[in-house]
Amino acid sequence: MDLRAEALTLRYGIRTVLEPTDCHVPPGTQALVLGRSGSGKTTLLKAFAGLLRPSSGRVTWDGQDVSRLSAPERRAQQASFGFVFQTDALFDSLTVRQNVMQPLLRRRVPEDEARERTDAVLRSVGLADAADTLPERLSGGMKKRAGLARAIAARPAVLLADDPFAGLDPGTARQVARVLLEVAGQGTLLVAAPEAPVDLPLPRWLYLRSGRLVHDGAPAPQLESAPDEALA
Ligand SMILES: Nc1ncnc2c1ncn2[C@@H]1O[C@H](COP(=O)(O)OP(=O)(O)OP(=O)(O)O)[C@@H](O)[C@H]1O
Repeated sequence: MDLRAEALTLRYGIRTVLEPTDCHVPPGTQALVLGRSGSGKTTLLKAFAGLLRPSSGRVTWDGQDVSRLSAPERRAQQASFGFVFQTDALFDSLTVRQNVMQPLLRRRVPEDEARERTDAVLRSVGLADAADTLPERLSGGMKKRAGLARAIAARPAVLLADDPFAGLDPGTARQVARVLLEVAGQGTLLVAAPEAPVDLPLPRWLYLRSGRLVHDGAPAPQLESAPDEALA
């Protein structure tokens, strides 16, 4: 899917959390969305996924203005997105396998195939042994990987991962990075993080500073050490 933000602005009350932003994310893009806490990374990802309504400007999916789609049209198109949220969005009453299978069954994937795909994805994130476990028994890192498995099992055309490395030990972070890269081979990947993750060297950086997209291009490590005023 081709994503575009055109003069996209997000406000909460009188507070502007995303200044007018133009950004084109063609299919197959692999990019990091970087910036300090509160700089607007989650806001930008959610707006791209049609989860937040722009205060002004617009987001387009394959050229269609998302705000002009009917609710059923928008939901149908949102099936192309996988979202790994910062806080895990697992259902407590379902096992890990059931959690991962559920979006597949909702998409009418036959049960046998859904189970096969689920078990393959759980193996790839290192959770094969936890398939029958309830989320409350998982560690934070395992929950994160289960959330990732749930997002990628449906093979989304666009995978949006919000700070997927937060709270992970280096080994688990490497494993999550490897899975994200594998998945990205087939589609668009946008990964938000407070600093560039060493294990995920993506070719494009979108760098946000206080709600402003101050850099959209090749990796620019100098941004991470630049004081705020140098970029204002
Ligand atoms: N529902 C809301 N109501 C009011 N302000 C909000 C809301 N959601 C986010 N914000 C504000 O918008 C700004 C950007 O938030 P956002 O979550 O996009 O930042 P972020 O870069 O993802 O931060 P972090 O790395 O801490 O997750 C923050 O100042 C936040 O307080």
